[in-house]
Amino acid sequence: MAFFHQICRGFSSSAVRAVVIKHVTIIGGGQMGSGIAQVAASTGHSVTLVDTSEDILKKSVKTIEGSLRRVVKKKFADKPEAGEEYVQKVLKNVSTSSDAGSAAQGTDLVLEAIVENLQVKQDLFSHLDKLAPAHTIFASNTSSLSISDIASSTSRLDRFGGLHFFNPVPMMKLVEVCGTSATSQETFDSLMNFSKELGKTPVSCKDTPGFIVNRLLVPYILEAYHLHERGHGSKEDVDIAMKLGAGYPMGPFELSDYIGLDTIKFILDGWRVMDPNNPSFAPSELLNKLVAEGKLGKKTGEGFYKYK
Ligand SMILES: CC(=O)CC(=O)SCCNC(=O)CCNC(=O)[C@H](O)C(C)(C)COP(=O)(O)OP(=O)(O)OC[C@H]1O[C@@H](n2cnc3c(N)ncnc32)[C@H](O)[C@@H]1OP(=O)(O)O
Ligand SMILES: NC(=O)C1=CN([C@@H]2O[C@H](COP(=O)(O)OP(=O)(O)OC[C@H]3O[C@@H](n4cnc5c(N)ncnc54)[C@H](O)[C@@H]3O)[C@@H](O)[C@H]2O)C=CC1
Repeated sequence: MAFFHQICRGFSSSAVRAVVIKHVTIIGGGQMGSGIAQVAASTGHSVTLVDTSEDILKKSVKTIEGSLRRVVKKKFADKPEAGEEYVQKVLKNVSTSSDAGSAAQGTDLVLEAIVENLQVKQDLFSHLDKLAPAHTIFASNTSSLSISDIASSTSRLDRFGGLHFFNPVPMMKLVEVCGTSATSQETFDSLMNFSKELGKTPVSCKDTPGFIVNRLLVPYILEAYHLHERGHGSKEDVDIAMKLGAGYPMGPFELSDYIGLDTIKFILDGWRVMDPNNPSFAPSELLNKLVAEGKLGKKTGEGFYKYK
């Protein structure tokens, strides 16, 4: 198996030795970045969480604290004091910064979870590539973009991979680990080991749109929008049907609000440019309207449903 990866990925002369990831810099303190920071800090990693402003970062830390309290309510049900101690201990592992460049300077892994836009991700990594130490691995949590395209903005193609988590990160056990044709075996192994250290189950993916889960999940979600737009089922009935008839924990409209409608639109718009005639990526007027109105789902208080 190891030999197979070596053939597939090749080795560049700048290949590094497998990195033991102790310090992680996470760029983007939204839903995903704060969840990943929480899990990394809970498993003993030292984390720097970066976003564009101190106000956003304060909100991110509040989210982490709230989520940790949900975890300890169950984990320490009979020992609330030990639970509180645990929350404070984990929070001590998280520091914040609004300066990505300085945060990248003493870190083993830079993982981005910012907006799903290729140019913005490339600009970020191109900037950090000049500042991060040589051994630092770069990874993207992208839902739909090509890891090779993002990595092309840097000079560390062998130390670049995909590390795709699922929402809500503290609950979802899967991580998709993606190596490109240029990712070194050492980098791939480091990302697999890191995922396991976080208590997740990693699977290996090719650098193809949506990796495994989203390539299957997003067309299913879009099919639900089209079914509803044709007048063949209310949102509520579609959601109930898929929960009770197919055993899904959330129906497609609830799940869309949970993921974020802007993220789903970014994914579909990007894939349509790549493959314009594929009916699996056909536009949804309803989705476009909600996004244009700023109704992005749970995070804005309204999407397909209202949360206020
Ligand atoms: C877009 C992409 O690129 C990829 C993606 O992420 S696709 C999306 C993948 N995610 C999914 O498919 C999620 C599907 N939904 C689910 O699995 C479940 O509904 C769920 C895990 C989110 C919630 O579980 P649930 O039993 O339905 O509801 P809920 O009662 O809210 O939660 C149960 C418990 O889970 C835990 N929990 C849920 N969310 C949590 C969070 N964010 N942090 C900590 N604990 C949490 C808590 O212990 C919670 O109990 P309390 O409410 O008492 O605190
Ligand atoms: N929402 C989901 O269910 C999932 C999303 N993803 C991917 O993770 C990434 C983030 O998604 P979410 O957390 O949902 O988005 P979000 O909108 O909740 O958070 C994004 C955060 O990034 C910050 N940001 C934007 N540009 C930045 C920059 N240049 N530097 C620093 N911070 C910046 C924003 O201020 C915001 O706080 C996207 O690529 C998305 O496709 C992956 C798995 C699941």
